[in-house]
Amino acid sequence: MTKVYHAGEIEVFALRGVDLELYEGEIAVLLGPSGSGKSTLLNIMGGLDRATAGEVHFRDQDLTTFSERQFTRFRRDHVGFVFQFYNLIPSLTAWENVALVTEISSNPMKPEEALEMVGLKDRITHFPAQLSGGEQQRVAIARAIAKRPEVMLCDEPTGALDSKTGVLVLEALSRINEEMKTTMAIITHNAGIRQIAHRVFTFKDGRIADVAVNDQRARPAEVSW
Ligand SMILES: Nc1ncnc2c1ncn2[C@@H]1O[C@H](COP(=O)(O)OP(=O)(O)OP(=O)(O)O)[C@@H](O)[C@H]1O
Repeated sequence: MTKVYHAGEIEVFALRGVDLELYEGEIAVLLGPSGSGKSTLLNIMGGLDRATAGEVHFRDQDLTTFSERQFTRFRRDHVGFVFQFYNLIPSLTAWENVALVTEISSNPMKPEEALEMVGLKDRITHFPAQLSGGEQQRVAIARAIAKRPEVMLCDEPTGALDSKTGVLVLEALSRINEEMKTTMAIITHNAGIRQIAHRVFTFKDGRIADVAVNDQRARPAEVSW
């Protein structure tokens, strides 16, 4: 799959022929320098952007043929997104931020159940401003999992957090992967996080330069950066 952005006269080759398959239930960590194409790939896999050429499949569905409406449906039904910044609504409590999603999903968890999965059962009535950065990110993760997505796409989920707080976020993701069998792709600049992955993809100049399989995976608590 390739992706070319057009900025005026200039063509930017963000992805120059990437072939990648995520296995059901795995954690894939995506590493690589700034500008190597990681976010572009994640956005295309999640139905937020379109490839310029090539194919993108989710199970038996071909995303390349999707209309905007089908993209919206696909994202709503199958994909949970987590970004570096939490994008919570400040005037809503943790419970209400998660409930926004459960109200439009077909088979959602209860908001309190999703918040319990990420260790925030006793914070459900708090507003974002009353929560630490790591807690806010865990609310964002609860919001992403509440619709029971098969795939979670996380773009630098610990990027704004210190190592100790980031570990709590990784523990929440790891628990979701184990208990809900959610397939995960995690972009990170914290190379230590590679140890929790089943497979590690290293990007360079819009290509996958290396794929490594972890025979021995570390628990999030054993990771630091
Ligand atoms: N909307 C856009 N328009 C034009 N160029 C873009 C656009 N989005 C990304 N690019 C370019 O595509 C290339 C890949 O960007 P991408 O964000 O995928 O890299 P990345 O590996 O995720 O980087 P980072 O680690 O800094 O987030 C970069 O050269 C970037 O400048």
